[in-house]
Amino acid sequence: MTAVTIPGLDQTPTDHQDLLSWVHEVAELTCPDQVVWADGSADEWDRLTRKLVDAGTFVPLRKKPNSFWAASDPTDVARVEERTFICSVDPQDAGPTNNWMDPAEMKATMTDLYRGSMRGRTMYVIPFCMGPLDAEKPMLGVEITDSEYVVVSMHIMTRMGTKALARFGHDAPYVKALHSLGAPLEPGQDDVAWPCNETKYITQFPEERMIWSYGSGYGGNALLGKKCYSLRIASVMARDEGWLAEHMLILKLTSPERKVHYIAAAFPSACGKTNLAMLEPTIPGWKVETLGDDIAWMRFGEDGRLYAVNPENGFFGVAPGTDYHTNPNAMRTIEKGNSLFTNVALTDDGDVWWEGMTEQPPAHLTSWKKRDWTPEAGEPSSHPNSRYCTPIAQCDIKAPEWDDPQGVPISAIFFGGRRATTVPLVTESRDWQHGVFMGATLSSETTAAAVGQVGVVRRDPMAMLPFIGYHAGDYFQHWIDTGKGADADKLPRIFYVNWFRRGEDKRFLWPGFGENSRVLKWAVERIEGRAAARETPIGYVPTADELDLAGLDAPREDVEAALAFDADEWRAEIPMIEEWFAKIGRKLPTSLRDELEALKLRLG
Ligand SMILES: Nc1nc2c(ncn2[C@@H]2O[C@H](COP(=O)(O)OP(=O)(O)OP(=O)(O)O)[C@@H](O)[C@H]2O)c(=O)[nH]1
Ligand SMILES: O=C([O-])CC(=O)C(=O)O
Ligand SMILES: [Mn+2]
Repeated sequence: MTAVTIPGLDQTPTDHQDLLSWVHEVAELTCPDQVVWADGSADEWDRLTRKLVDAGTFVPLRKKPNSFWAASDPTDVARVEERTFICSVDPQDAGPTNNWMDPAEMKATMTDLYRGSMRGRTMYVIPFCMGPLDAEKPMLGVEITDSEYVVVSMHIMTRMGTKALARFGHDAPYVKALHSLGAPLEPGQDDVAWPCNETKYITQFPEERMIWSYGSGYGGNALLGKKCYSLRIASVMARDEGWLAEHMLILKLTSPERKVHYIAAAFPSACGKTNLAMLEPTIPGWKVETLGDDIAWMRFGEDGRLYAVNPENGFFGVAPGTDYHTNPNAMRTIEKGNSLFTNVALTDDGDVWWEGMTEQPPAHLTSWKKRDWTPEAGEPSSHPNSRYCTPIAQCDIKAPEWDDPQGVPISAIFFGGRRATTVPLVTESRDWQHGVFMGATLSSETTAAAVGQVGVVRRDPMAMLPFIGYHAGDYFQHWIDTGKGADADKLPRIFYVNWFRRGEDKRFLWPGFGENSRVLKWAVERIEGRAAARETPIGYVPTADELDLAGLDAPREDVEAALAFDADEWRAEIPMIEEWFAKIGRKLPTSLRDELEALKLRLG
């Protein structure tokens, strides 16, 4: 069949001919030393983590079982939005918020880059499934990669290997996801601890349901089941098939009366999804359990309600700021081991540390830059976008139904951003369309999760700006249509939250974290018709009296300031929303233009 002989290429662990021929095609292009089909076994984990330790990529942690520390190349630390492309056939379909290139041109460019790019390395074929394996129609993918770090990360983040391959049959549809570090090794050439390439491309071909990634080893750029498949490609599938693929956590909230509500919440990267998903309520009798911390796929069930499934199998969480006060459940999850830590600091006794983990930093650390670090260093020991990667299965507060292919019926959707001003702690939308307007105009200060300036306010619609795989105007229309086709009583109620409002002295006005349970409580009591609110031009906002503040350790003035609706601040917001809507252009749904006009009228 082929002129080249590459060890391992003649394996046929599946009779899925399309997959076998794609594997051949990629191997012939990228010229790896060998081809290995990932099976997902513990033995494979041991073999690959040992290989990564030998290569200097991983340092085993003495203080956490089966866990490893990695430091990336200092230039490969976050998602690269400038290098991310939606290569739809028609440029109109990528819209004004995505980079676009002609698919044929992009394929030519990237094919040149892939030619021989795996030389001296192993090419791994990773069959995986996003969402439960026993789903009626499993959401399959195959990632081909030359990175062992990617394979072991995929062990945690996805259902993969033999058990996923078993669901391919001989012709199941799957997403082709090709990844290369772009760091071939010549014979005799020494490898580096974190191979990558200065040239990076994160490319989605939406019509073909295909992903090509090149040059980066960082999570969001390299673990292609995550943002590339479960958001960019899946959002296109969702548009075509009538469901929603969203950048949302999923949590289960149980009241003291044992009433259960499931809540999904979209906050931009590094704006609090993981923390809310694992929250420990400070109000007595309330309980939160976790189903997911980053992505939700939502489809209507036969009963007309919207059901959410988390496509992931692990948490890829922001490390700095995570401690036993802010997120004890994340701490307990990683404490059990079987976890990877990237770009945090390494302690002298073989554990990890990051800013915010303890009040006093250790006297000496190895920083993420692999340098000696002391508290006098004058720079953080960990990169602000350093991450832990850990299995959901070992989270003590995972909801028992987290792996149920049916998903869970969503009562409320929260949109939230990081805004120092203007946006109150919580606002309930008037109805679905108004809620979609809130989501479509969501704004947030940029964070370290993407390369670029931090702290700049930008519109981040539904927290999906970097992840909508098609035209943002069509995406808004899809959200509007989702509500139109449904029974209004059964739709989730939509709320807008902001944990990050600041006082004049720049302090956060709201203590956040576990105290956010007070906002969750108010929201579900609104849904049940049991809580009061005042109507403002932007929606329903509680007064301090209408929130349960019993036992809250925060000045009442601060809470009032966090809840304040300030008409002047909102009038100042209008031109920014208009500019944003102008950018969306003629595909902006008229219903959202109407919402804006109505808001302007209410603001006077
Ligand atoms: N002030 C305040 N900060 C918070 C709160 N919740 C989370 N944070 C901060 O938000 C940052 C990251 O939050 P995460 O929960 O990890 O972010 P995420 O939304 O899961 O992000 P991605 O994984 O990048 O999609 C950390 O700096 C946290 O300390 C809160 O309620 N109040
Ligand atoms: O994708 C990543 O690398 C991490 C993440 O959740 C985000 O940036 O939103
Ligand atoms: Mn995310």
